[in-house]
Amino acid sequence: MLKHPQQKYRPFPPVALRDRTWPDAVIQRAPIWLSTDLRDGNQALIEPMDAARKLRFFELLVRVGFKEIEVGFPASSQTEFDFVRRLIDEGRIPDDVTIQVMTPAREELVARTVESLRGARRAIVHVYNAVAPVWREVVFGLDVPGVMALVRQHVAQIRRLTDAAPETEWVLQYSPETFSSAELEVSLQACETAIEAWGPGRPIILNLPSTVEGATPNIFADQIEWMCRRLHRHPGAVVSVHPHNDRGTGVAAAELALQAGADRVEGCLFGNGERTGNLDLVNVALNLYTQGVHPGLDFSDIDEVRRCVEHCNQLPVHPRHPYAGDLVYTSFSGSHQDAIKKAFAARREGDVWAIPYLPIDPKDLGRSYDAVIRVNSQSGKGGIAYLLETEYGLELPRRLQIEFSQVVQRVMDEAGKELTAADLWQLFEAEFALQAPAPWARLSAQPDGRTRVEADLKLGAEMRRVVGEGNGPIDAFVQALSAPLADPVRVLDYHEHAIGSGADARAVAYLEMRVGAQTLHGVGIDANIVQASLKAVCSALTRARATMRADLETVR
Ligand SMILES: CC(=O)SCCNC(=O)CCNC(=O)[C@H](O)C(C)(C)COP(=O)(O)OP(=O)(O)OC[C@H]1O[C@@H](n2cnc3c(N)ncnc32)[C@H](O)[C@@H]1OP(=O)(O)O
Ligand SMILES: CC(C)C(=O)C(=O)O
Repeated sequence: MLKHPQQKYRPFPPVALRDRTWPDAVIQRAPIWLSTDLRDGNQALIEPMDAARKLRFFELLVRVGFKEIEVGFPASSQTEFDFVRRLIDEGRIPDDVTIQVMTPAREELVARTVESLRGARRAIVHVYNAVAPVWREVVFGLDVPGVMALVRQHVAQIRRLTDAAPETEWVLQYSPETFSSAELEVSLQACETAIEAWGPGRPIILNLPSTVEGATPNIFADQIEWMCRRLHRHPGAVVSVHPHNDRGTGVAAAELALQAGADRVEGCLFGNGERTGNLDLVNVALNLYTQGVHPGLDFSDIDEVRRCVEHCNQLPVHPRHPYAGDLVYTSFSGSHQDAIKKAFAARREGDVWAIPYLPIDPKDLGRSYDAVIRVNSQSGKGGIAYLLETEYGLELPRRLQIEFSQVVQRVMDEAGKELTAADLWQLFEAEFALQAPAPWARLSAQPDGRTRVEADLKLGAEMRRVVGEGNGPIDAFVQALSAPLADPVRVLDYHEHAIGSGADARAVAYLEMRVGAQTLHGVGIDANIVQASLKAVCSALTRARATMRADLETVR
């Protein structure tokens, strides 16, 4: 890289628009959308789509709700021409959908393009020519009057050809290609030349592309507001934008352009297109949706849309792609997981969406909450507890969450990889000896209302029958075990709840216990709540064994 990049690169000049209004504008309705996946997207593919892929993509766009679809560049190849014909001849274009096709301003190509549309109910003929200085001078070798003559000549040609086919409702789209790097006066003159040649008052779309995005989105917004003030004076004129994404701000540029008065947005699904792509229409649409404005496009099954687009484009959508990527609704980091878990717990039916770190409810896009939290070495107790609760119905008390997360962390440090909900369950089951059989214990109610317990303890090689009395089964059981163990055993806290329902319901008991100098939890799961509690006592003692003075082997 250069030490002094200013010797090679020039900053984009700002627009003199001191009374700009777009910064205070709020987008309150969806724009007209045009998908150019089958044209601008297609022309950027390593292998352009064949007819089958194009048709599949077209049908997807119709299902999603696009009313304007650029279906190709019919003069470029027979395949493209035939595709347009097929849509028309086979009656595949719904009545409320208008197809658009593109042509350069060249006589034979314009003629072929209009020919491709014969018999269409309604069609947009899109003609373009570059207007910025480098293109004028280097690519076309034309001065400004020469550029205007090109526009006038080819728009007039389109008018003649389309007037001869009155069975179709015709709309002209004119794009001053390279608009964003051209002088605004030249772009305006080109647009007004097109309006004049097409016939004032006839339906026309003036499409303003940032063919190569070269400035910050606020500059694009200024350019669009400047143009809208002038173009909206022409009856029937629709102002459209076509942002590319060279600086990575195509979406922002489109949004500010809408604030600046644009009526229509062109782009591709998931941002396919030349170089860094076209504007991502899904992104802009769903940004609107999260502000409470329905975009008029339906992404209720975003994964199906993504699969279809990946298949047709033969390009993957990045796992972090806004709204659609595999990982965009997933949190790995502990503090994010904690906040999400708490917010889900606090959420009530009908609340507005206010879940931290999730700008949209994944369910609105057909995604589940399954992937919202995934556990790796960056995770904490909240994430672990969330997975055990959502997948296995365990509502771990807070201090148990802390204790178990340390167990998980140790395993994670060794393995260094993600643990699934099933992995966590296995670890939980092993740590709390959940598979161990229920202890043998004979319980009897005493005349004074207390409970008496007899149980068998195996201390080293020796079996011992122990007896205890207490306020209830847990208390009695703990009393029975305490004396031979030499370490004082106390119950500090107790929680229980049901998992499952009906005949399959089971009880889970969580006991926090003090065993000698150690405080730790035991967990028991059983169809019977008393058995679950006794199992939880045994679970805690089993875990405490290593630090106990007596050589406890089992409680049976
Ligand atoms: C911003 C955009 O996305 S524009 C992208 C347009 N899409 C495509 O180019 C894909 C389809 N294109 C094609 O199939 C071909 O390029 C064609 C059929 C359009 C033209 O093919 P060719 O005649 O072989 O020309 P080529 O591809 O080299 O294009 C360059 C010529 O077109 C001219 N040209 C470029 N844009 C335009 C335009 N908008 N209007 C008129 N002429 C144009 C160039 O000045 C150059 O002319 P020259 O040969 O006299 O110097
Ligand atoms: C011709 C226009 C609309 C275009 O594709 C572009 O400039 O990027």
